[in-house]
Amino acid sequence: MESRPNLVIEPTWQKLNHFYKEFGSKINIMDLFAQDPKRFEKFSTTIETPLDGPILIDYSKNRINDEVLKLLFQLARDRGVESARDAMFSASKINFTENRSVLHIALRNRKNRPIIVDGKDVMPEVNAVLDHMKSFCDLIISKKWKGYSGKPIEDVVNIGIGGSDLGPLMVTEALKSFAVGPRVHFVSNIDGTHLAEVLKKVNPETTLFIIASKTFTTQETITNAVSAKTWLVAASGDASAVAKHFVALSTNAEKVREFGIDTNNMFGFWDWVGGRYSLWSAIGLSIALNIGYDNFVKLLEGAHYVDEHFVNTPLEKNVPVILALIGIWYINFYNSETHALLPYDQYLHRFAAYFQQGDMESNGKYVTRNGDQVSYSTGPIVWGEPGTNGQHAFYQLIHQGTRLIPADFIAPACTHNPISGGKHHKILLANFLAQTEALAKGKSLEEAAAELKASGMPADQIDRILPHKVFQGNRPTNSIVCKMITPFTLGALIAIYEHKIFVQGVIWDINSFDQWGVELGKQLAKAIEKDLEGSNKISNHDQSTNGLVNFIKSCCIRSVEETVQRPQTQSSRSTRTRSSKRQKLEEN
Ligand SMILES: O=P(O)(O)OC[C@H]1O[C@@H](O)[C@H](O)[C@@H](O)[C@@H]1O
Repeated sequence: MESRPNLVIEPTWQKLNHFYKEFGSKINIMDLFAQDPKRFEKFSTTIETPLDGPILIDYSKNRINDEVLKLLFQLARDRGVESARDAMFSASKINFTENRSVLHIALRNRKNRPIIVDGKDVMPEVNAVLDHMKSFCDLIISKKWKGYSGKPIEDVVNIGIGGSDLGPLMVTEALKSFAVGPRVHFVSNIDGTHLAEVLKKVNPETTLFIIASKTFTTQETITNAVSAKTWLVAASGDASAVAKHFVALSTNAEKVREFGIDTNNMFGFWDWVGGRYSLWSAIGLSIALNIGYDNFVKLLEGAHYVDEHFVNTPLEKNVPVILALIGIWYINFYNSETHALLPYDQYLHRFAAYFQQGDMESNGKYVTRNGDQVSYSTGPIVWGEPGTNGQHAFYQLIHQGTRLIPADFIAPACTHNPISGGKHHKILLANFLAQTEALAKGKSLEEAAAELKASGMPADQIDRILPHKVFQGNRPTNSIVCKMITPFTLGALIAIYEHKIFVQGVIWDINSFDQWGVELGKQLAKAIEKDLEGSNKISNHDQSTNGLVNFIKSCCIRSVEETVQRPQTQSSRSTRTRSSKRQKLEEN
């Protein structure tokens, strides 16, 4: 994949820029609907899934018309999106800063097409790990796998962070209604509170720890894993219990062995799987254990289905490409800085958090493939919460704030929980539809005035309030509606966004698959960790960091002194009694 010329000198880019300058502020979504009764048919498309119904992608409520789209598709062609896509699928080392192929698509290559990396087909190894996952899931779910005291596994704790946490967490939440196996818990934060709170909920005899780390060197994960191991060994009184309660998901067999996990209990993957694209690999073990291996395969099938769509569909009907280009239009011409993901499905409550890593770690870059600094914006700030909660919190700013916030609304037409005769879901859907309508339509001065008048408000009050009641509208949204959130449709949905991110990265000419920007903080944290030791004042950082470190150290010294001086209070006595009781229970 070659570096491209500067984006802003591309003739198509310049045409888009001229068009934007001339018409950008005049394009009005509702006018466009009025002018074209076929706009919805024209600017929406469906992905027909084989078993789980169609997925509708409606992008008609955007500030786009034929001319804009034509130029955007031309831009995609000029920037080599098709050849970049083919390079990814044929295993070229497109992640050139790490000299790696980018092959999450191989993990879900259900047609088993050979994919050759360094002269070797990766599929036999991919399939072997899947087989290992399948037999392990069978053992755990059928309760044949026993813990150190002979009891089956009831709880699984996934210890990982970033890509080794967010995907499995998001998917197991999204597919909760498909759960057939043990309960799953996730520990990611180095803050001891995270692990401590999960350990309170589980029983060492019946808990399996999955240590998920591509590198097996991530400080948070290894620290949490060591503490979990200490907890288990203390409870079982036998270090050999680790073999029955710990498995590892990693590319680093040596480090797994060093940690004390038998490599027979290791599920491997490869350097060509990016962390934020790894839920399809062994990193998905907690998903497979929770929803069952067959459902995990359906998730892979859904993603594979979209991979085929992405490869085989002309750009004009290609969903990831369309979403990517509309995003480019707003980010680079309208200067919108954020993109909201708003699922109208409680099960998808971690969807935006998942794609914060997916998008921001992929495209949050200012250096092009040939090392120049970009002169245009790249990846947006991705954020969001499930509707309708967001409506009662931050939608005010989307409706009447000063920024343009393009948003994707994601909703299932049918619910897994049709309680009260489906009333909840009807209200939920009505809200989703109403929000996209309100954002596009707005409310004019005249409409607002008529409403206030009809309410019987005196004229002088109307004058005062009127400007606050007006909605400019013309706020863009995409709506993505599937029949139901199933393993297949979720797999498809995730893959749509993955490829959208890829297309944008190609157009911006950045490497979407490395993440050097996270390294500096890690390096500095190691140095600061040492500075936090002892009671001496430090002065080797900038003034602010020195001041913060010294303040923290003084607080710790003070709290140690206070603990020594403080007489034993009622509450500290009872906490101690409680914890010694728990220790006794654990000993028994
Ligand atoms: O799976 P690992 O090696 O523990 O890494 C976890 C995370 O570590 C972070 O530092 C990376 O930015 C993420 O991309 C990655 O997912």
